[in-house]
Amino acid sequence: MTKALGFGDQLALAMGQYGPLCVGVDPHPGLLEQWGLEDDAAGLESFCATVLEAAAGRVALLKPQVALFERHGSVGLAVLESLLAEARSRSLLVVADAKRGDIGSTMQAYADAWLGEKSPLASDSVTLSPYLGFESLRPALDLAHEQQRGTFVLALTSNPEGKTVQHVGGERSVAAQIIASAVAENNARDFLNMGPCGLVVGATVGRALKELQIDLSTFNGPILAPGYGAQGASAKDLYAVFAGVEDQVVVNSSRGILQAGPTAQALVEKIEAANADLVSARNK
Ligand SMILES: O=c1ccn([C@@H]2O[C@H](COP(=O)(O)O)[C@@H](O)[C@H]2O)c(=O)[nH]1
Repeated sequence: MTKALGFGDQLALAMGQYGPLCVGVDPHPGLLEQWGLEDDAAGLESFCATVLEAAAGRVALLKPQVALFERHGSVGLAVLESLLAEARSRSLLVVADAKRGDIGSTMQAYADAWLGEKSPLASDSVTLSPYLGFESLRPALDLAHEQQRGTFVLALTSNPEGKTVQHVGGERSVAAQIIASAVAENNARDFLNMGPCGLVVGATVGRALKELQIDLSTFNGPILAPGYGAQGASAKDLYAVFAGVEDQVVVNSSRGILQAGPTAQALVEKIEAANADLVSARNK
Protein backbone atom coordinates (compact mmCIF):
# COMPACT_ATOMS: atom_id res chain seq x y z
CA MET A 1 0.00 0.00 0.00
CA THR A 2 1.38 3.48 -0.84
CA LYS A 3 1.84 5.79 2.13
CA ALA A 4 -0.18 9.02 2.11
CA LEU A 5 1.92 12.15 1.58
CA GLY A 6 2.62 14.32 4.61
CA PHE A 7 1.59 17.98 4.73
CA GLY A 8 4.97 19.38 3.58
CA ASP A 9 4.99 17.13 0.54
CA GLN A 10 1.35 17.92 -0.28
CA LEU A 11 2.20 21.62 -0.10
CA ALA A 12 5.32 21.18 -2.26
CA LEU A 13 3.15 19.51 -4.93
CA ALA A 14 0.52 22.25 -4.73
CA MET A 15 3.20 24.99 -4.99
CA GLY A 16 4.66 23.20 -8.03
CA GLN A 17 1.23 23.18 -9.63
CA TYR A 18 -0.13 26.61 -8.65
CA GLY A 19 2.86 28.75 -7.64
CA PRO A 20 3.98 30.27 -4.33
CA LEU A 21 0.92 32.36 -3.41
CA CYS A 22 -1.19 31.75 -0.30
CA VAL A 23 -4.40 33.77 -0.21
CA GLY A 24 -5.47 35.07 3.18
CA VAL A 25 -9.14 35.01 4.14
CA ASP A 26 -9.24 38.05 6.42
CA PRO A 27 -12.80 39.36 6.65
CA HIS A 28 -11.94 42.69 8.28
CA PRO A 29 -15.02 44.82 9.06
CA GLY A 30 -13.72 47.49 6.64
CA LEU A 31 -13.37 44.97 3.83
CA LEU A 32 -16.88 43.60 4.42
CA GLU A 33 -18.19 47.15 4.16
CA GLN A 34 -16.14 47.81 1.02
CA TRP A 35 -17.64 44.65 -0.50
CA GLY A 36 -21.17 45.86 0.36
CA LEU A 37 -21.61 43.13 2.99
CA GLU A 38 -22.91 43.28 6.55
CA ASP A 39 -20.50 42.65 9.43
CA ASP A 40 -22.39 39.49 10.42
CA ALA A 41 -22.58 35.77 9.69
CA ALA A 42 -24.31 36.23 6.33
CA GLY A 43 -21.65 38.77 5.29
CA LEU A 44 -18.87 36.39 6.33
CA GLU A 45 -20.46 33.53 4.44
CA SER A 46 -20.73 35.51 1.24
CA PHE A 47 -17.17 36.84 1.61
CA CYS A 48 -15.78 33.32 2.09
CA ALA A 49 -17.74 31.89 -0.84
CA THR A 50 -16.28 34.54 -3.17
CA VAL A 51 -12.70 34.09 -1.96
CA LEU A 52 -13.01 30.32 -2.27
CA GLU A 53 -14.43 30.55 -5.77
CA ALA A 54 -11.47 32.72 -6.82
CA ALA A 55 -8.75 30.77 -5.00
CA ALA A 56 -9.68 27.10 -5.54
CA GLY A 57 -7.61 25.62 -8.35
CA ARG A 58 -5.44 28.77 -8.54
CA VAL A 59 -3.36 28.88 -5.37
CA ALA A 60 -1.41 26.39 -3.27
CA LEU A 61 -2.76 27.42 0.13
CA LEU A 62 -5.62 29.31 1.77
CA LYS A 63 -5.06 31.07 5.12
CA PRO A 64 -8.20 32.00 7.07
CA GLN A 65 -7.36 34.43 9.87
CA VAL A 66 -9.17 32.82 12.80
CA ALA A 67 -9.56 35.99 14.91
CA LEU A 68 -11.69 37.60 12.22
CA PHE A 69 -14.14 34.70 12.53
CA GLU A 70 -13.92 34.48 16.33
CA ARG A 71 -15.00 38.11 16.69
CA HIS A 72 -18.46 36.92 15.56
CA GLY A 73 -18.63 34.22 18.26
CA SER A 74 -20.20 30.86 17.53
CA VAL A 75 -21.78 31.98 14.24
CA GLY A 76 -18.38 33.09 12.98
CA LEU A 77 -16.83 29.75 13.89
CA ALA A 78 -19.68 27.98 12.11
CA VAL A 79 -18.82 29.92 8.93
CA LEU A 80 -15.16 29.00 9.38
CA GLU A 81 -16.11 25.32 9.74
CA SER A 82 -18.06 25.49 6.48
CA LEU A 83 -15.15 27.22 4.74
CA LEU A 84 -12.78 24.47 5.91
CA ALA A 85 -15.16 21.74 4.72
CA GLU A 86 -15.66 23.43 1.35
CA ALA A 87 -11.90 23.95 0.84
CA ARG A 88 -11.34 20.26 1.65
CA SER A 89 -13.96 19.19 -0.87
CA ARG A 90 -12.15 21.29 -3.50
CA SER A 91 -8.70 19.89 -2.56
CA LEU A 92 -7.46 23.33 -1.51
CA LEU A 93 -4.92 23.11 1.32
CA VAL A 94 -5.58 25.33 4.35
CA VAL A 95 -3.50 26.82 7.12
CA ALA A 96 -5.70 28.04 9.97
CA ASP A 97 -3.94 31.17 11.24
CA ALA A 98 -4.84 30.68 14.91
CA LYS A 99 -1.37 31.31 16.43
CA ARG A 100 -2.02 28.84 19.25
CA GLY A 101 0.41 28.07 22.07
CA ASP A 102 -0.21 26.99 25.67
CA ILE A 103 1.19 24.91 28.49
CA GLY A 104 1.39 21.19 27.74
CA SER A 105 -1.73 20.05 29.57
CA THR A 106 -4.02 22.39 27.65
CA MET A 107 -2.04 22.55 24.40
CA GLN A 108 -3.44 19.09 23.65
CA ALA A 109 -6.93 20.60 23.46
CA TYR A 110 -5.79 23.26 20.96
CA ALA A 111 -4.10 20.52 18.96
CA ASP A 112 -7.30 18.43 19.00
CA ALA A 113 -9.34 21.46 17.89
CA TRP A 114 -7.17 22.38 14.88
CA LEU A 115 -5.56 19.10 13.90
CA GLY A 116 -7.74 16.34 15.41
CA GLU A 117 -9.46 13.81 13.20
CA LYS A 118 -12.93 14.44 14.64
CA SER A 119 -12.86 18.21 15.03
CA PRO A 120 -15.05 20.37 12.77
CA LEU A 121 -12.23 22.94 12.80
CA ALA A 122 -9.54 20.47 11.71
CA SER A 123 -7.30 22.06 9.10
CA ASP A 124 -4.42 20.83 6.98
CA SER A 125 -2.13 22.96 9.14
CA VAL A 126 -2.19 25.57 11.87
CA THR A 127 0.07 28.43 12.99
CA LEU A 128 1.63 28.05 16.45
CA SER A 129 3.24 30.51 18.84
CA PRO A 130 6.29 29.08 20.63
CA TYR A 131 6.61 31.69 23.36
CA LEU A 132 5.64 29.27 26.13
CA GLY A 133 8.64 27.19 25.09
CA PHE A 134 9.09 25.24 21.89
CA GLU A 135 8.46 21.88 23.57
CA SER A 136 5.11 23.12 24.91
CA LEU A 137 3.95 22.74 21.30
CA ARG A 138 4.71 19.00 21.35
CA PRO A 139 1.04 17.82 21.44
CA ALA A 140 0.36 19.76 18.23
CA LEU A 141 3.61 18.71 16.53
CA ASP A 142 2.93 15.05 17.31
CA LEU A 143 -0.74 15.12 16.36
CA ALA A 144 0.14 16.84 13.08
CA HIS A 145 2.56 13.99 12.25
CA GLU A 146 -0.02 11.38 13.19
CA GLN A 147 -2.72 12.99 11.07
CA GLN A 148 -0.53 13.87 8.04
CA ARG A 149 -1.17 17.52 8.85
CA GLY A 150 1.27 20.39 9.36
CA THR A 151 2.28 23.26 11.61
CA PHE A 152 3.88 26.67 11.07
CA VAL A 153 5.78 27.96 14.10
CA LEU A 154 6.21 31.73 14.45
CA ALA A 155 9.92 32.54 14.24
CA LEU A 156 10.44 36.07 12.90
CA THR A 157 7.08 37.73 12.50
CA SER A 158 6.38 40.44 9.95
CA ASN A 159 5.35 43.17 12.43
CA PRO A 160 7.96 45.75 13.48
CA GLU A 161 7.35 45.10 17.23
CA GLY A 162 8.36 41.45 16.82
CA LYS A 163 12.05 42.23 16.99
CA THR A 164 11.80 43.58 20.57
CA VAL A 165 11.28 39.97 21.66
CA GLN A 166 12.44 37.80 18.78
CA HIS A 167 15.84 39.39 18.17
CA VAL A 168 16.96 39.50 21.80
CA GLY A 169 20.11 37.44 22.25
CA GLY A 170 21.42 37.69 18.70
CA GLU A 171 22.57 34.30 17.47
CA ARG A 172 21.20 32.76 20.71
CA SER A 173 17.84 34.46 20.12
CA VAL A 174 14.49 32.73 20.53
CA ALA A 175 14.09 32.83 16.76
CA ALA A 176 17.44 31.17 16.13
CA GLN A 177 16.82 28.53 18.79
CA ILE A 178 13.37 27.71 17.47
CA ILE A 179 14.66 27.29 13.98
CA ALA A 180 17.41 24.99 15.20
CA SER A 181 14.92 22.87 17.18
CA ALA A 182 12.39 22.70 14.40
CA VAL A 183 15.03 21.49 11.98
CA ALA A 184 16.65 18.99 14.29
CA GLU A 185 13.62 17.56 16.04
CA ASN A 186 10.61 17.75 13.84
CA ASN A 187 11.44 17.25 10.24
CA ALA A 188 14.10 14.60 10.75
CA ARG A 189 11.59 11.95 9.70
CA ASP A 190 10.49 10.56 6.40
CA PHE A 191 9.33 12.96 3.70
CA LEU A 192 10.09 13.54 0.04
CA ASN A 193 10.50 17.31 -0.46
CA MET A 194 9.54 19.11 2.72
CA GLY A 195 8.72 18.01 6.25
CA PRO A 196 5.40 18.92 7.91
CA CYS A 197 6.79 21.41 10.43
CA GLY A 198 7.18 24.87 8.94
CA LEU A 199 8.21 28.31 10.06
CA VAL A 200 6.65 31.75 9.83
CA VAL A 201 9.19 34.34 8.71
CA GLY A 202 7.91 37.69 7.52
CA ALA A 203 8.76 39.01 4.07
CA THR A 204 9.43 42.31 5.84
CA VAL A 205 12.33 41.14 8.04
CA GLY A 206 15.03 42.53 5.75
CA ARG A 207 18.51 41.51 6.94
CA ALA A 208 17.34 39.94 10.22
CA LEU A 209 18.20 36.38 9.19
CA LYS A 210 21.77 37.44 8.44
CA GLU A 211 22.09 39.61 11.56
CA LEU A 212 20.85 36.79 13.81
CA GLN A 213 23.01 34.29 11.90
CA ILE A 214 20.03 32.12 11.03
CA ASP A 215 20.94 29.83 8.16
CA LEU A 216 17.79 28.55 6.47
CA SER A 217 19.77 26.53 3.93
CA THR A 218 19.54 23.50 6.23
CA PHE A 219 15.85 24.03 6.98
CA ASN A 220 13.77 21.26 5.47
CA GLY A 221 10.19 22.46 5.89
CA PRO A 222 7.90 25.07 4.36
CA ILE A 223 8.30 28.77 5.21
CA LEU A 224 5.13 30.84 5.42
CA ALA A 225 5.98 34.45 4.59
CA PRO A 226 3.38 37.11 5.39
CA GLY A 227 4.13 40.77 4.72
CA TYR A 228 4.03 40.79 0.92
CA GLY A 229 1.60 43.40 -0.43
CA ALA A 230 -0.34 45.38 2.16
CA GLN A 231 2.53 45.38 4.71
CA GLY A 232 4.94 46.81 2.17
CA ALA A 233 7.31 44.01 1.12
CA SER A 234 7.71 43.68 -2.64
CA ALA A 235 8.45 40.38 -4.38
CA LYS A 236 12.06 41.55 -4.77
CA ASP A 237 12.35 42.32 -1.01
CA LEU A 238 10.90 38.93 -0.22
CA TYR A 239 13.26 36.87 -2.36
CA ALA A 240 16.21 38.87 -1.04
CA VAL A 241 15.25 37.63 2.45
CA PHE A 242 14.86 34.03 1.26
CA ALA A 243 17.78 33.73 -1.16
CA GLY A 244 18.70 30.04 -1.48
CA VAL A 245 15.42 28.65 -0.10
CA GLU A 246 13.03 30.26 -2.58
CA ASP A 247 11.23 27.01 -3.43
CA GLN A 248 10.22 26.45 0.21
CA VAL A 249 8.52 29.83 0.60
CA VAL A 250 4.75 30.09 0.46
CA VAL A 251 3.85 33.76 0.31
CA ASN A 252 0.74 35.09 2.00
CA SER A 253 -1.23 38.05 0.77
CA SER A 254 -4.53 38.93 2.42
CA ARG A 255 -5.61 42.58 2.02
CA GLY A 256 -3.46 42.95 -1.11
CA ILE A 257 -5.77 40.45 -2.86
CA LEU A 258 -9.03 41.06 -0.98
CA GLN A 259 -9.09 44.81 -1.62
CA ALA A 260 -9.81 43.96 -5.27
CA GLY A 261 -13.26 42.50 -4.29
CA PRO A 262 -16.20 42.13 -4.29
CA THR A 263 -16.29 40.10 -7.50
CA ALA A 264 -14.60 36.71 -7.79
CA GLN A 265 -13.33 37.72 -11.23
CA ALA A 266 -11.49 40.76 -9.82
CA LEU A 267 -9.92 38.53 -7.15
CA VAL A 268 -8.86 36.02 -9.81
CA GLU A 269 -7.09 38.79 -11.73
CA LYS A 270 -5.27 39.93 -8.55
CA ILE A 271 -4.32 36.35 -7.70
CA GLU A 272 -2.93 35.74 -11.17
CA ALA A 273 -1.01 39.02 -11.12
CA ALA A 274 0.46 38.30 -7.66
CA ASN A 275 1.52 34.77 -8.61
CA ALA A 276 3.13 36.10 -11.82
CA ASP A 277 4.91 38.88 -9.88
CA LEU A 278 6.29 36.35 -7.38
CA VAL A 279 7.37 33.80 -9.99
CA SER A 280 9.13 36.48 -12.04
CA ALA A 281 11.04 37.82 -8.99
CA ARG A 282 11.88 34.28 -7.82
CA ASN A 283 13.34 33.35 -11.20
CA LYS A 284 15.54 36.44 -11.56
O1 LIG B 1 4.22 37.38 11.20
C1 LIG B 1 3.04 37.34 10.83
C2 LIG B 1 2.21 36.26 11.06
C3 LIG B 1 0.94 36.27 10.57
N1 LIG B 1 0.46 37.33 9.87
C4 LIG B 1 -0.92 37.26 9.34
O2 LIG B 1 -0.85 37.27 7.91
C5 LIG B 1 -1.90 38.08 7.39
C6 LIG B 1 -1.31 39.27 6.67
O3 LIG B 1 -2.33 40.06 6.13
P1 LIG B 1 -2.05 41.25 5.07
O4 LIG B 1 -3.39 41.83 4.87
O5 LIG B 1 -1.49 40.61 3.82
O6 LIG B 1 -1.09 42.18 5.70
C7 LIG B 1 -2.78 38.46 8.58
O7 LIG B 1 -3.77 37.47 8.71
C8 LIG B 1 -1.83 38.39 9.76
O8 LIG B 1 -2.46 38.07 10.98
C9 LIG B 1 1.27 38.40 9.65
O9 LIG B 1 0.88 39.39 8.99
N2 LIG B 1 2.55 38.38 10.14
